Amino acid sequence: MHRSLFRLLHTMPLPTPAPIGPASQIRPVVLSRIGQPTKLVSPIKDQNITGLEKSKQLAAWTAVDNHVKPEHRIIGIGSGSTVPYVVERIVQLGAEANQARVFIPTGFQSKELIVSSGLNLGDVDEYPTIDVTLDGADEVDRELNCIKGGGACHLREKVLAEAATTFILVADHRKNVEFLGTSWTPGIPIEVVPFAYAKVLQNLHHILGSPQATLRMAVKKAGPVVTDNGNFVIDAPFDPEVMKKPYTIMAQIKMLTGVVEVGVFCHMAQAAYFGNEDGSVTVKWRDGRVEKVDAPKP
Ligand SMILES: O=C(CO)[C@H](O)[C@H](O)COP(=O)(O)O
Repeated sequence: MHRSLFRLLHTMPLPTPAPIGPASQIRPVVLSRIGQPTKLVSPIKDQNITGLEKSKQLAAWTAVDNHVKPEHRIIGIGSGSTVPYVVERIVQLGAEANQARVFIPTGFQSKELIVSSGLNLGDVDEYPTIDVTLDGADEVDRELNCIKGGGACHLREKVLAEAATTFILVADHRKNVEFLGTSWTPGIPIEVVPFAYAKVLQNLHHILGSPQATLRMAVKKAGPVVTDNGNFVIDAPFDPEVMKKPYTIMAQIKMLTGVVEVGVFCHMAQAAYFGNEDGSVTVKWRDGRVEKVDAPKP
């Protein structure tokens, strides 16, 4: 190195390091906000939505109206394109109703949603018991088993579903099916540890009978989709007869070494809400009841 440059570098004052304080100072954003009313902002800007977006909104609003109770303090927020309507309805409850609540995200997208709406952010490692989690789904069958992971968030989504006293699904009418694999054709999303993906694929092809299983590739990035947890995702389609026993195939996939989580959720949801084209909402309950209810009031 040139001698004058060397001298210059060594005589420059060093920047003062940021003070490292106790935990309460390290996470001020979350802790200082709780209990103080802040200005809430709706994540939905367009007030004139139609078609599928309207169906998603109907489902989300009805689910919030029925399942987010005044006494609920810890609320799980799922991922996908339906969940912003969940947050929209929660924001409509007002700053006072939400000031003492903490919202737990299932990934990067929902974390951004919570923070940008002005809601209090927490994490499931701080709050392993959640009052209610509301999440989207790629398909829901007649027993409320569902496929999730279209957005590659199903590991965290399953943790939040399991942590929740009440787990509620929200979706548009396309997701309401008799058996899984009917309209969702890419297959079961499987999160895998990157170095094990080729072995898991081989086992899916040759042992579990999914010859079309493939590594999910990114759209605006060269190479595979990388999850919020740094893992890869495989999509594995199975024959309709196999999909009629979702718990069995879920357990078999989970047993493959290298698999982190499987996007089949069995017997976890209490209810699933589907927005219909006619403006009504179909509700499927865990006990097998199916009802059609009117659209929620604006
Ligand atoms: O499981 C998910 C992400 O991993 C989503 O909840 C699922 O893909 C549904 O998304 P959308 O509401 O956009 O249909």
